[in-house]
Amino acid sequence: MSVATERYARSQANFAAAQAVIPGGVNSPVRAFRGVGGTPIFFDRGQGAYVWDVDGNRYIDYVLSWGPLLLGHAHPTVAQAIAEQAQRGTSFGAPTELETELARLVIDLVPSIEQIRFVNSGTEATMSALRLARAATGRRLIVKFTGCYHGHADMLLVQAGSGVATLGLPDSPGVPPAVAAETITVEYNDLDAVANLFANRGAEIAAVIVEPIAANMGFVLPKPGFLSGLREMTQRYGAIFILDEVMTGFRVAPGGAQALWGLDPDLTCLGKVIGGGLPVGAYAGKRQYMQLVAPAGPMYQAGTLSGNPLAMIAGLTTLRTAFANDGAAFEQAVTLTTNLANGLRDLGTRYRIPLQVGNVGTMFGCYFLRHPDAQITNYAEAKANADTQRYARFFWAMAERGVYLAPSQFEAGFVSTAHTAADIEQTLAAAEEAFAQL
Ligand SMILES: N[C@H](C=O)CCC(=O)O
Repeated sequence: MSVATERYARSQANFAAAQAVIPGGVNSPVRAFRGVGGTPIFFDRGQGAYVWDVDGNRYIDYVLSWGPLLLGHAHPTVAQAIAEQAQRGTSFGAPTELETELARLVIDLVPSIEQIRFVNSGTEATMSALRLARAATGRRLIVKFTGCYHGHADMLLVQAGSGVATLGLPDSPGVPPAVAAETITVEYNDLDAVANLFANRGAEIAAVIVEPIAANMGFVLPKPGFLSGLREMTQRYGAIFILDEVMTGFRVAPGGAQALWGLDPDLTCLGKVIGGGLPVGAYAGKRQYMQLVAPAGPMYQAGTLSGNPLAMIAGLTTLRTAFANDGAAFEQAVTLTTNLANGLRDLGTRYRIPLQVGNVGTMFGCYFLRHPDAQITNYAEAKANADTQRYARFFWAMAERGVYLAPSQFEAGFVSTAHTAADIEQTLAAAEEAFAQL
């Protein structure tokens, strides 16, 4: 990959220094830029829709810290709320009113949620939701979908997407085979395979966990009837249906994918946007299950910093701001996302570059395909049909033109309420130049 090294000189020096003291120089593998064959860009600051790297280059940001920054970087109201709370204390290890306020707001927004427990990350959320599903059913098996990523807990690091897909890893050493054996994987969108599984082992299955949009293998939409079919089947066999809305929550609609598509999961996992840019996660759902969580019930789960006031105020302020005035700011971001996706589709057609562009709400994804007639509806097809080398060239061509996209084709993109029509125009102009080069 030919990357203009002078432009990233300071990033590269930073990376060399980081590698000496941090494994691979990064604190999460997707930050290593392995999916685009270069070395990471180190960032210095962000404001609104823009980020600046340590070399002083400015970018329109479509990563937004992998989704949380629905209002963009350093939104003044969020920044002020965090600063004021920091003055009052950053953590008490005891309840605060803010937790109840955020819980109420989430319950108002997301249709299936009756109670919620805050944790510190999406990984904690999915891990706890699965423990709860096993506690509620007395069963052990978990069904997940190949290429979906639900964080890095042992039982979920099986055929996972995101960084695992980007690095091309099969699974992870360190996950005990006995633990992995209790997670059964099925291709995304393959309802027949799930039906077979339930027919054979239905009495052993504690839960089905799924991303409503498979946004950790790029951007794969559920086929019509796939998610409602999972709901129906889990109900029939007495298993728990867990919707992992860490990515889609408050991004595809104020009430998440479940509100958009009329789904009624037993449990929902949340993260990213509800922390407004600070570390947070949550698992939530029907009262009958949530009442099993200690101390209301016997299923133990805890956390020193869970529900900490900084994350709570950042999340509250973010959600209140995004959905004020009947969600006008959110709707504007949805319109811009649609315009961006349509613009990319048009360019693909004009320059005869086979693309599969998807968008829902403020999320989008863009696969470069190996063949004009290829399509991607699951992980096997993503691995076979996504032209990762061409995406890498596109990524760096866009970065040189001041547009920061996900440094892997197996990740989704995000738009914030801070993006403007001019940003989208500038992005499409950069994409046109990049396409002409490709
Ligand atoms: N796709 C991942 C999370 O949703 C990317 C973030 C990470 O692993 O650091």
